[in-house]
Amino acid sequence: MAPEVPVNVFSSSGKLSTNVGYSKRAYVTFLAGNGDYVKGVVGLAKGLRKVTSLYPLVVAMLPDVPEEHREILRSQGCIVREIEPIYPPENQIQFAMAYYVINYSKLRIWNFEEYSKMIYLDADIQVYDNIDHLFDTPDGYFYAVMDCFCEKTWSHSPQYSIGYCQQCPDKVKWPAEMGPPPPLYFNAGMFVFEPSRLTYENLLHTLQITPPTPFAEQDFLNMFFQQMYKPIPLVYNLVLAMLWRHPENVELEKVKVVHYCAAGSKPWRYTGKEANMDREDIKMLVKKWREVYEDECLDFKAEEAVPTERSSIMASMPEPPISYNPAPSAA
Ligand SMILES: O=c1ccn([C@@H]2O[C@H](COP(=O)(O)OP(=O)(O)O)[C@@H](O)[C@H]2O)c(=O)[nH]1
Ligand SMILES: OC[C@H]1O[C@H](O[C@@H]2[C@@H](O)[C@H](O)[C@@H](O)[C@H](O)[C@@H]2O)[C@H](O)[C@@H](O)[C@H]1O
Repeated sequence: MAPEVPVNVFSSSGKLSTNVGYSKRAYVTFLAGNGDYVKGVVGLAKGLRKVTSLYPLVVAMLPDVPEEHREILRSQGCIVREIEPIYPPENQIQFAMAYYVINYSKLRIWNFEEYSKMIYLDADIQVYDNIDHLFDTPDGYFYAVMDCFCEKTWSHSPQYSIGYCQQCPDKVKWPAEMGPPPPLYFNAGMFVFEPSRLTYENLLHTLQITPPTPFAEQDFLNMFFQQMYKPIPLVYNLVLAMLWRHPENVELEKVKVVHYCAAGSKPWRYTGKEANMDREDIKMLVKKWREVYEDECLDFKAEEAVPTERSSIMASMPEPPISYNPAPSAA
């Protein structure tokens, strides 16, 4: 099993620790463009409702989200908050994969200081069990699930080149001659954080003096919160690739949150023909998504969706120097 630091949200008495004093809490996601990521946000809203979460879902959205989509989300009880895009240093943007540059805008959520604690979830995530208890994690840390380095999207990294992955650090050990192993690295599709104006300003200032890197805001957040990062169990953000890269670390029946982030895996466009994707456990996870999504006969019908269009709001950005397949391959 991967090294897991259990989240101790229970007091010594074994009772769920209660958060003393008032604290405004909410889930938050990020939406850009007029493609069908909005269907993912609808699925997220319905999923949180289905697991009877106590907290609302805030949608931080770029100006290019059409009013029709905003109305759909309001009708799903979402709190719609328009944000401005964040452009990393113009002269260095080429070092980030163009596919991910849009995600720097996620950093605006640190400015939602009317909330004391928030749980960020990508729109391609689905919640199948109540995870409200994560709001009771001790303040002062950044909680997220460890990522995996084995997908082709990591081919730019030394980890990938030597076959090292933090999910199985003993399988291919980090060679001493390469110095200390990389610090634990989280997937930025789901995390527990505390909005704060000071942190927000620090993030934006640091971003302006930090050269962009392939995984854009995910790399940046890992660098920024390295000292505060606390890994939480994989059940809180099952990145699909874990099913074929580290099945020994996955206890599917215990998974609470699924992250459909592999090429073609977005359930609202899942065709079942993806290489490596046509597995019974993937089919079951997509069926679970559709049960949540369509149980209230929404106007959207998953099978009518067209492949997700990415927001073009950063279209002016130059392509990265490395030839990069914009749809991360699961191969
Ligand atoms: O055109 C876009 C691109 C990204 N996103 C949002 O940014 C998140 C992260 O992007 P993506 O899903 O591509 O990253 P992945 O999780 O697949 O690596 C998505 O889940 C959406 O919430 C969006 O709304 N529109
Ligand atoms: O902008 C960088 C993105 O980085 C992460 O996605 C990646 C990461 O999980 C890799 O490990 C996978 O190989 C890859 O497929 C996947 O897209 C976050 O989920 C997403 O929200 C966003 O921050």
